[in-house]
Amino acid sequence: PAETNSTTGGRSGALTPGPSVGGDVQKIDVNPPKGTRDFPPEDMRLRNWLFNHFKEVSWLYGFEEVDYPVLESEALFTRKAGEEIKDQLYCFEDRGNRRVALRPELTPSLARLVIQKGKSVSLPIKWFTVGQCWRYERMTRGRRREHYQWNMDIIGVPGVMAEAELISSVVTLFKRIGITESDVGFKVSSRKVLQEVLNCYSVPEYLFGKVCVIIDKIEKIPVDEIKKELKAVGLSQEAVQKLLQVLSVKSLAELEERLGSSGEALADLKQLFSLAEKTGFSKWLQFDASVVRGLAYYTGIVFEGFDREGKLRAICGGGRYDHLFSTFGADDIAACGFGFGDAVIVELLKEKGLLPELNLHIDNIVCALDEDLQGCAAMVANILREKGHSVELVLESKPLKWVFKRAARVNAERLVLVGNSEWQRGVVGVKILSTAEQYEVKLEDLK
Ligand SMILES: Nc1ccc(Br)nc1
Repeated sequence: PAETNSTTGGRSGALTPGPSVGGDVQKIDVNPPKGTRDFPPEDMRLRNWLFNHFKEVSWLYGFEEVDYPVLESEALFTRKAGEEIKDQLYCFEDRGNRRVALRPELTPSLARLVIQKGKSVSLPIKWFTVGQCWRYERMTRGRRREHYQWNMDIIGVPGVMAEAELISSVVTLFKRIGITESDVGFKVSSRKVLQEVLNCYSVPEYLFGKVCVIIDKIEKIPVDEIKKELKAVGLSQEAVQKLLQVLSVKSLAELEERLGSSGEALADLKQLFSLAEKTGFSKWLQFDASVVRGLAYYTGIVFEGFDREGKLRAICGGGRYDHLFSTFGADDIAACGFGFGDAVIVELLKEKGLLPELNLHIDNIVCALDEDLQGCAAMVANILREKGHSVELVLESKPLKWVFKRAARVNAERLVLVGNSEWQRGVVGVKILSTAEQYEVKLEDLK
């Protein structure tokens, strides 16, 4: 079925608008464009709950929030490495004949802004964003064309302390929303493993990204197809065999046997697992040589969050990308980061029964009992609002039955009634809706 809204499920039926005026108005489709979602209030509450956790964790780790245009120059994303993200670019020519694209990811925008800022920003740069990302996929697969991604990136730190900090921040997020290490884990590897194998076979540097993108498909397409694509980019039969063998390595000890003890890949991974041990999140990590991730620009540690029941797609993913900046014509700078989408995590929370109960709540509903007291009711609402109390002000003359129904609908705590005789005595009526307790309060004592 077509991908449905991630939280309420199902595409809303198109309401049939009333008779069109003048007879020539075309009835609009009230659904959002294919592959996109509306966020009606109940979905927006869940989204805000999740995004607030993203942002609070980012602040806990000392990251600063940044943002970029959803629309970017297409040139940011036209890497020639056979990536799916490139094949599905939501790109077009604008009215100024410029090639532009709805961003499919946030990292190139980050690199653009870091380059733009140049020496005016001190290192390390620690930025985070929660932003909508797009892809244009033929609806044959009926998948979504947009999602929101939380990104955290550390620029200017070459050591794996940076990757440890990033993984630690995602662990913190998981803990905050009730996910434990028995629910999810992180598969961790390093692209330097592949680099070291390719170096043994003198595979030129420029092929590295392409090879990684092909290998990332190892669980998605038949291995013979992988072999065919690797040979097509110029790898020898032996190099292909060796690459596929090293991907099935099951431990760092075995990795050391295969690659020797002096390589950077092993050193980085050992250090990362040691830091995880010291920091207290090693139970969340497992070495998995088959993890390469599908973005061409990763160069070192790569990781992905996965659900241990194996029902869902990757929850998040990231890694080191030390050579992205030079692909934009700037000096390279050490960099690592991750992306964390807003959809799979909600599916996981549903699976685990961890979706939070997020009801609308209003402190007060204020109602005038007579038409000519509307202004007084608005004054009462203002007094309460200035003291920081939320108020649903009844804006039209309504029967009390309607007011009580509305109070229940907005989950109001208190009903404040403005009546003639009470107003003459300088008081208003207050009713606590959960207990039916009621009393009068002087205007000046309202709180
Ligand atoms: N890159 C990307 C963009 C949008 C969606 Br939905 N998935 C992946």
